Amino acid sequence: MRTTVKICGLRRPEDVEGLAGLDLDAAGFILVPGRKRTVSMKTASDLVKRLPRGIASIGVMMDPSEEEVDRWLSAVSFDRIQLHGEESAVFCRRLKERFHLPIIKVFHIGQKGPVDTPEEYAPWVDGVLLDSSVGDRRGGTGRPFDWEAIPTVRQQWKKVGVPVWVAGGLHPGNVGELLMRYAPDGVDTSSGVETAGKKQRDRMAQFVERVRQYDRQTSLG
Ligand SMILES: O=C(O)c1ccccc1NCC(=O)[C@H](O)[C@H](O)COP(=O)(O)O
Repeated sequence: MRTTVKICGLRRPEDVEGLAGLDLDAAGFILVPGRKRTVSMKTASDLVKRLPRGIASIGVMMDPSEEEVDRWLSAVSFDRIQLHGEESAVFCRRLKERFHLPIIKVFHIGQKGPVDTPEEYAPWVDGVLLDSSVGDRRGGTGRPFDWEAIPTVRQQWKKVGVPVWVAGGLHPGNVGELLMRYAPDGVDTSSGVETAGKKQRDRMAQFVERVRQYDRQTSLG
């Protein structure tokens, strides 16, 4: 089985150039105002145009209004949107019906426990991303959550046919263990492939390669 791999928080032309030749599925751009990896509309538009062919662009937003989503999608050709806040199933439905794009909905583990109503989200979301939160801070924390929570949450979403990706403090040194223990449908990293706040080509390549190595082992086994 092929694991979906996403690298998030790209913000410089050299970050995107560093993806050339990597067997990567998706690249995320932070549209949340005031965060250290936030990109402007112009930068997002330029970077998305430079993405190597075959890598899906994901616009990451947190509790946006429908109008904000409309402004972003009118300016930048994102392939998918990631909702990183408290967006309701009703809101996901409104976005889906209006914009017809795949939606990745993030849930923060440890904050409230499993979502009570995955079946309400299921028709409107194309994937769920489990991430950590540190105090009030969400997204790009560089910290793993308690992985023991994964099987229960994954089972919940599996029942309604929604793939589950895992994020939060992943890096080339721990992603193999995550995959071997919990086999999520996808993995996502940001801080773990940076040094001094900048994406590093070698760390991004190691991350992707570690995942593909796991994929090869499991498809042989
Ligand atoms: O990366 C950010 O700075 C960020 C800020 C605000 C909302 C979301 C953000 N990141 C979204 C992601 O999908 C990250 O890859 C995910 O949170 C994991 O980050 P990390 O723990 O740094 O690997």
